[in-house]
This record gives sequence, structure tokens and C-alpha cells, in this order.
Amino acid sequence: MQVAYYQDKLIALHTCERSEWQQLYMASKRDEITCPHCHTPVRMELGITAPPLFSHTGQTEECENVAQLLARKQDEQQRAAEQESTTIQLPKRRSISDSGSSSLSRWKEPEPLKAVPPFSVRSNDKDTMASGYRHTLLEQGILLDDQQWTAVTTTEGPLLVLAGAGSGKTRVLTARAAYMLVELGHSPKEMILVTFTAKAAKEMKERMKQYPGLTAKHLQPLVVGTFHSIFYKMLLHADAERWNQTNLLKADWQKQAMVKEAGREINLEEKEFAFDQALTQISWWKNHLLSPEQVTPRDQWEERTAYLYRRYEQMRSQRKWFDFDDMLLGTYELLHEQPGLLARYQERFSYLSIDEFQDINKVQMEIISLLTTATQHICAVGDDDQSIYSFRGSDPSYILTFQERFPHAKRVVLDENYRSHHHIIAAANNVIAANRKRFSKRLRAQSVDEHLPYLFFPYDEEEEATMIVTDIRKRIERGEKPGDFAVFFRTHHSARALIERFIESSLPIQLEVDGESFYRRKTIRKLLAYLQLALDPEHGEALRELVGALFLKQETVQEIKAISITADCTLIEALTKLKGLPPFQLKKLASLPDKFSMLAAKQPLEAITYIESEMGLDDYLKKQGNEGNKMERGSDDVRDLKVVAKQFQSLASFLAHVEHMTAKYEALRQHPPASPAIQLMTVHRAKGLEFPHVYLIGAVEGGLPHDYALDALREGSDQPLEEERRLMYVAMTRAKQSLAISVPMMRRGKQAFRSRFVRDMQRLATTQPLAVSERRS
Ligand SMILES: Nc1ncnc2c1ncn2[C@@H]1O[C@H](COP(=O)(O)OP(=O)(O)OP(=O)(O)O)[C@@H](O)[C@H]1O
Repeated sequence: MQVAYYQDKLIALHTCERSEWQQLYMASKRDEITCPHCHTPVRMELGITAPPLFSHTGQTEECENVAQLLARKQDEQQRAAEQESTTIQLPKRRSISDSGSSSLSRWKEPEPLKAVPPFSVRSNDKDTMASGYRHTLLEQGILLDDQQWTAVTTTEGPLLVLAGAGSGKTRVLTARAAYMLVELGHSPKEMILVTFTAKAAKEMKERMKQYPGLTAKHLQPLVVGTFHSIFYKMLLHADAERWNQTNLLKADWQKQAMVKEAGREINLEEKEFAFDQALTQISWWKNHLLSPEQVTPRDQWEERTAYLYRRYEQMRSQRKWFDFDDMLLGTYELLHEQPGLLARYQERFSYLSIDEFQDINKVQMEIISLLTTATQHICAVGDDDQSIYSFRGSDPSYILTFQERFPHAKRVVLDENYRSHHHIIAAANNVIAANRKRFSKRLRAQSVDEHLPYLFFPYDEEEEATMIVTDIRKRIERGEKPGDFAVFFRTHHSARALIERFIESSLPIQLEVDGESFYRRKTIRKLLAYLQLALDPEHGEALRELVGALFLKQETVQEIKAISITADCTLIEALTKLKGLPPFQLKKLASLPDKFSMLAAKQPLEAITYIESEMGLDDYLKKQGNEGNKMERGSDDVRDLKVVAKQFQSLASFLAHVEHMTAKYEALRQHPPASPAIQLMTVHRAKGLEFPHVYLIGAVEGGLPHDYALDALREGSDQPLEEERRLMYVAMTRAKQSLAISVPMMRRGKQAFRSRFVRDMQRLATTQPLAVSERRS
């Protein structure tokens, strides 16, 4: 039914504002909306594939008839009102399912993408023609197509295996090692297999146990591991004392403590400077073989970070500590300084295979070059289209220029995709084809499916989250397993609404993210501190946050507290009694008590706007803007917070929600569910994984591609945009059976525009109405 009672008024879904749907949905969950006929509380269904409606258990035909009658009456009344209005143009009547409209208010049908050209089965001789070890593998159910087999058997000299997404590179790498050991009789001691993660190394060794002819005698001495683990063994061998585990800076907090210590020397406020980002930058410099002396800062933020780098390195070496980057740098230096040792390792590393080659960095490439100069038996496996770690120092140019570095290299392209069906692969191909710096190739799927990938159009972040939760819940109720679903997002904080909606549902979820909850972010903490102090002028914790936003030093907190005790006044009033500050600041502080009283009476959304414009937050954000943080802007956080605030009527209920969500988030991180759950993760985390059903949120300009890439493009660099396109491609190619991409109409309170990647996808596809089976899903 389309109409129901809410707060003693008749409301109709087809005439109310689209922005109100989410509030109605939340109200229906609290049983505040009732059936217009029998007054039973109704639930609002707000899913992906059908327009929203109200329904309740035990709903009768009579309930539906009354609802329809009332809906018609409301329409007539509205039409009459429209005719009466001659001077002012009242909004026209809206139809809830008017799909052709561009209006933000209307419901829009999801848009399935049907691939052009259509799927055609390829003739492939992989099953019938197999002989020798390939046949033995086939008998074990380990199929290898012709290109895969070529990669397996090309063992001498440099080889570049360009392995498209889902084309079986893990299978190739493991089969190749097995082939060399079993069929060619190589010793495991002359082979090394490098993986990107320790997990991948473990999985490979596990898989190899099933290979025919491979025994513990082969597998035990075979080195399979990450660059770090392999190089660390070399370092230990060379100087066990210097590289003792106890000197390793394992945890981030250890490194943070050092840069913070250095930061104090140049008066960097602990709560104001992004020390975590500075550490990422330092690591980037180290992996690019840039010593502190070689760094040329481009702005004030880099200048400060370069200082931290210099001091960090000094402290680290004085204390004889080392970090993970030093393991690579240490190996590089060791091999340079000791030619005898290098010669021995060149022999030991006779056959070197490297997985995820698109993500190697400069120092790794230099070491590889040193180790393989003599034999040249290097097998690099990777996909230039999946290089997504440039912020950590990865450089896709190494895979792109492999054949220049190794002129005799052979190249095998694996372009058969065994993971996803045709329409998913075709859509992903259409996205990645627009990148300029890549090897030209097109993945081909092995199968086709009636479930077309599709775009859907929620109103905003909140509705997007509700729709996904609704859709997944329904699919699980119909028998799908929670572990078969994954929802991807570009950045952790863009998933705030999604995480909250899942937390509120009873669905099992696993959160694969780094970092703190949205409400613990620096700018958000500051904003919340204003609100907390408005309700409780004695809130000590909030005061600590507030002083930063008011450009006061942390030490003033004690002074303010002391004044509040001696002058018997609140912390806010104590702020006005501070001494020794410049007149403009004293004036600003003097106005605060009145402003905080005004703030307390406001609704959350209004309050945030007031804090921004009247209480100094704007100035603070502007200053933060100078800190050189390209990826995360404080002003974006404020806009994100406004989207949450809009849903609450009072500061108290808004702050209670924040507290509840923060606690739930922490609990979830500390106690992940034991059984397979719905996976919520960043696209970066999804790399290398596959799921039957994938949802990707926020496919709008500024979301994916991220704002920073669009800024870079305006400044003349398209590299970040190309990396964003690769992220989109990685996300899409994780899906085995179904793929849903969300294109919200609003983002951060403003109209959003569909991602250029989505437009690329649409240009080369036909759209068609949803199949009946999908409508029901
Ligand atoms: N020749 C083949 N025949 C049938 N299935 C295959 C074949 N090769 C690989 N597969 C299957 O295809 C899927 C994808 O393989 P795999 O995970 O090795 O891909 P990948 O290249 O590592 O993917 P990505 O780079 O996207 O992470 C796996 O389920 C694998 O078992």
C-alpha cells in the first residue's frame, strides 16, 4: 500500500518528498506508522528492485482497498490545489515509479547492463588435447588452457605473464612450480616464489599439496613467501644481531610515538597533525630509495613530514631499531656492498617467480634486477589493470616496461576469465578500456548468465544503505548464504551509513577496514565536542577537542579547568577568562557562552551549520586544508555528518546515536562473527578475492573516481584517475554471479553525477527492463 498514518497524518509515498523516505523507513521500524484501515503498525519496504511500499502482517484486501481509496482522494485534493494556484506554481503531482524522469524526487528503475557483443563460446582444446603432465593435472581436475599451459612450460629466461582478473594466475604459478619440480626435475632449492601477502603464500603451498607427483620432499625446502619474509631471512643470515626480531618496529603505534616525539620539536600539535599520513609518506619515500636528504618537499605539509622523516631515521638508528621498509632497504644495501654474497644469492635465486608484479616498488625492482642479472630466469606474473597501491609506493610502470628491462622476455597473455560471467566481464572491459597506460587486452568470460549486472539509483547514502540491507536480507531469507555477499566501498568513511544500517539489522557482518570509526575522525570529534559542550558545559573530554578547534594549545585545558574551579564557573565560561591571548582571540572566546546557549536550542543539522559559520569551525577547517592532506578533507567530513544529523530532531538523540554506533563499531571490530558473514570492505581489501554476489556503492563523480583524482586531473595529471579506474575494474571483477552498482542521486547533501566509469560502461551496453526473476529478488 502507498498510504499510511504517521504522526496522526495521512502520508502517501507517491506524493511525499523523496528525501523523506528514509525517515519514514526508520519510523516504520519503530512501529510509528500504521495501516489506514486497521491501524496495525506497517513496515516500509525500501529495496533495490521495486518501488517502496507499506505492508503489515495480516494485511487484508480491505486494508489495500482503503489505502487505494485514500491515495486517490489525496491525488484529487492535490490536483485541485494545483488548479487553484494561479500565482504560485505548486509542485506537480509525482508518480512514484516514473522511470524516465531525471527528477531527484522520483523512483528510478534499476538499469541492467546487457553486454554488446553477445557471448560466443570459444572452441578450446584444453580438455581433449592434454598430454603428459598437463594430462596428469587434468585427471586431478586441474584444468589448464593453452595459454596457461604455455606459461607453465616456459621456464627458461625472462617471462612476463599478463594475467587478467580471474584468469587463474594462482593456478599457473602453482602448476608451473609443480611442473618444474616433477617433470623437469629441478631442485626446490633453486626456486623461489614471491607472493604479495603471507596469506597468499600459505594458500599456494596448500594448493600444491594436491598436485600429482609433489611430495613433502619437494614442498618443504621450496621457498614461497613475501619479499619481506624472504629478504628478512637473508638479513638474519648476514647479521643476526642487527636484525634481531626484538628490534623490529612491528606496530604502527611504535612508529607513531617516534614521529610524534619529533613533531613536538617543531610544535606540531598531536591532535592536529596527521601523523599516520606522515608515516605513509615516509614509507613511500623509503620505498623509492629517497633518503631524508634527497627529499624535495612540495609544500608545507611535506616540509614538516620531511623533518619528521629525518628525525625518525636518526632516532631509529640510534636506538638500533628497524621497520618493515628497512628490511627491503637493508637487503638492497647488503647485496650492493657484498659482491660475493650477491653471487651466492644469484645462484640460490636461479628461478624466481613473482606474483602481483604490478604492485612492486622501486626498491623491490632494484633487488630483483640485482638477483637475476646472471640467470635471467624471472617469471613476473601480474595484471597492469589491477595496480591499485601507488599510494604505498607500487609502480605499474615496472610491469609495463618489463620487456624493455628484459629485452629477451617472452610474453603470455591470460585473458580467459574463469570467475565471472560474460555480462560482468564485458562491463568491466568497457570500464578499463579507457585507461591510456596499459597493455591493450580484453578479458573473455567462459560462461554467460541471465543475471545482468545492474545500476540502481538510491536517493542518498542513507537510502543506498537501506536498499542494500533490504536486498541482502531478502536474498538470505530465500536461502542464499551470508558469506556469499560482499559490499565494497572506495574509502572507509564513505561506508558510514552502510555500516550503521548493517549494525542496526540483525544480519551477520564482517568489517574489513583499517582505522577508526567515522565518529572518531579528527574533524568529526571536534564538531561533536561543540555539541557535547552545548548540552553539558562541564564535558572535560569535549573541552580537550574544542581547544584545538579554537587554536588554543592542549596545555590550556588544565588552565581552563583550574579557572573553572577557582572562579566557580563552567568550562565554557572559564574560556572567557583566559589571559595573555591576542585581542581578536579574546573577543572570539568572549562570545562563546552565548553562542553555546543558542546552540543547545537548535536541531542537529542547524547546529552544525551554526558551528561552522558562527563558532569558528570554518577557520579551523581552512587551516587544516593547508596541511596537505589530499585524500581526506575535513569539510567533507562535516558534510557527511550533516547527512546523519538530518535524521534527528534533538541534539540529545543525535549524540546518543553517535555513542551507540561508536560502541557497536568497536565491538564488531574486536569480536568478528565466527561463521561466514556478509563482507563489508574497501575495494583495496577486496583485491585477490572473489564472491558470488557483489554490491559496489557510491559510483558517482567524487566517490569513485575519488575527488582527489578529479583534482589531480584538473591540475593536469591523469595518473590518479587511471588508478581509480583500475579500482573500479578490480571491484567489478570480484563478482562471480551478480553485480549491483549503486549510483546515488545525492552525495554529502548535494546533487551527485554518475561516475564517468559508469558512463563508459553504459556507452557500450544495451539496457533492458529487469527480468521478472530479478524483480522479485
Ligand atoms: N583453466 C581453468 N579452468 C577452469 N577454471 C579455472 C581455470 N583456471 C583457473 N580457474 C578458476 O578460476 C578462478 C580464478 O582463478 P584465480 O583465483 O587463480 O584467478 P586470479 O588470476 O588469481 O584472479 P585475480 O587476479 O582477479 O585475483 C578460480 O576459481 C580458479 O579455480
